[in-house]
Amino acid sequence: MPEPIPDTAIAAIIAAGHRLDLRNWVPATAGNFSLRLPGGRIAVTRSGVHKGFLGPEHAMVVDGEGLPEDPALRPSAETLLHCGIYRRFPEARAVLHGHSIANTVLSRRAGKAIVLQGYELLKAFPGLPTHDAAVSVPVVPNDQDIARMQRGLERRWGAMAGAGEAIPPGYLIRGHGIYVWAETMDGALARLEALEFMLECELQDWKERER
Ligand SMILES: CSC[C@@H](O)[C@@H](O)C(=O)COP(=O)(O)O
Ligand SMILES: [Zn+2]
Repeated sequence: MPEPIPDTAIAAIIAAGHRLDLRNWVPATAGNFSLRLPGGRIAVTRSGVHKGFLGPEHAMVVDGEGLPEDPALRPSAETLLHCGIYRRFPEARAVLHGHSIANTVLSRRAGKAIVLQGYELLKAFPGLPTHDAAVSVPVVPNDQDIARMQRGLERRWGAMAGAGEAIPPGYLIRGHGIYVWAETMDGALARLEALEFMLECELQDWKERER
């Protein structure tokens, strides 16, 4: 009999859903969330549920390859992206994915990255004690083949690391949404809010320039 998901993990996933829904960052059934559990297990949201109305029954456990402990349950369609983050970044223990208007619009018009520069909120990122910095958030192509998208991300992270570039704890999928991770769910929520705030600023600046 597999171990149940700890109540604290379930509560954190449900609370994340409420918070993102309040901001309109998980419209329809968009978004998915996960937490790394001890023993290589991952608690992830089930596929196709509205993230603003999550209950304890909407979280389930997969292994590091995305295989469900209970084969009768269908994990998020994007589970392999969560697994890829946990595999590559050992410090990551919480992953959030949302679809905001700002991240969708900006990712459609951006090149290979969106550079955020000079914002006080950059300090929400690890190792940045000042606004006087730039963070280059990768933008990757959308793909309904999630395993292929994950392989592309791995190539991109490998190239960034090879070039001595810092890999920020987040990326955008073009025309789709954002992924963010941190050591805790609260940390991931703070990072997501900081990123979304800066993207909203970028969107407003762009609209001003287009006028
Ligand atoms: C409402 S369509 C959005 C989905 O295709 C997907 O991008 C998404 O974010 C949610 O998928 P899910 O399988 O519920 O985790
Ligand atoms: Zn999505």
